[in-house]
Amino acid sequence: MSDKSLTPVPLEIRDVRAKYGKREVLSGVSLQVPEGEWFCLLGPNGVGKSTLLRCISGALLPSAGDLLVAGHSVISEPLAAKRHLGYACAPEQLPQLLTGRQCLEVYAHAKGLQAMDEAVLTLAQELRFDSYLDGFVDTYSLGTRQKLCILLALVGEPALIVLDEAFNGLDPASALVVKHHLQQRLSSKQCAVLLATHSLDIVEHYADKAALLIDGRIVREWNESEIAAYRVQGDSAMETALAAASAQPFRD
Ligand SMILES: Nc1ncnc2c1ncn2[C@@H]1O[C@H](COP(=O)(O)OP(=O)(O)OP(=O)(O)O)[C@@H](O)[C@H]1O
Repeated sequence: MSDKSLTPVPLEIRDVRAKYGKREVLSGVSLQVPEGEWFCLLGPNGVGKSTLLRCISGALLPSAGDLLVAGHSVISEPLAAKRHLGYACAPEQLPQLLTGRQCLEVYAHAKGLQAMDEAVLTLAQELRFDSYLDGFVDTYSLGTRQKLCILLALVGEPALIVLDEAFNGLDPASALVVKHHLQQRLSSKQCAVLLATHSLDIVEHYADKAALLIDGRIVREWNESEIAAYRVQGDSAMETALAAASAQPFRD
């Protein structure tokens, strides 16, 4: 029998600061994403959403603080942390000279799998990606690349799935397939989803929690019942609330 109290939280971010050169972009971000939660990170352009996601992936070393994926520090235990992380890179970061299948095999190998997960192959079929598996990435359309980024993020049943605007470029039917797939994983597997997005439609219909990043800090969080209330209210209620929260002066 598993003891839930011993299961580490998929993501814990502790007072993270990050800079590019001398310019500080993240000024002390803390948040937790527990198992089964779909968490949306919101914020105007250029506030540091992708920067925070890059810190989680280990691509950018924070200047202070720590990030734990399934209880493992991205900074001091990067290999263990990455084994539990599914990070969808940006489509332009995919290796152009590999096929989709080769990319999936590299990720499966990195996750220590003997064979590709059935769930990922099934999703590839549902997304009509299977006919592209043996084509080279540099021949893919934007949406097809985006599908591969999402599939790669799901290899190895990660405890934490991190998606940066991953629905951009997906046709509506494919986007729906991915949303339902993520919901299924969240309800049946031990994982959490962190999505950076500008799509309030996704927040209203799929998120359990959302947070607004401004000037390098989380300035507002919305829980499930607040999000549900916006959905029921309709009439762009969340859009209006987000615009109002974004307009506040937050810097000391
Ligand atoms: N490699 C880099 N070198 C220097 N500055 C960078 C770099 N990457 C991002 N920045 C800057 O850091 C800030 C935060 O960028 P980031 O991409 O994290 O924002 P974002 O919230 O994801 O924006 P968007 O919603 O437009 O995607 C921006 O001012 C950006 O210009």
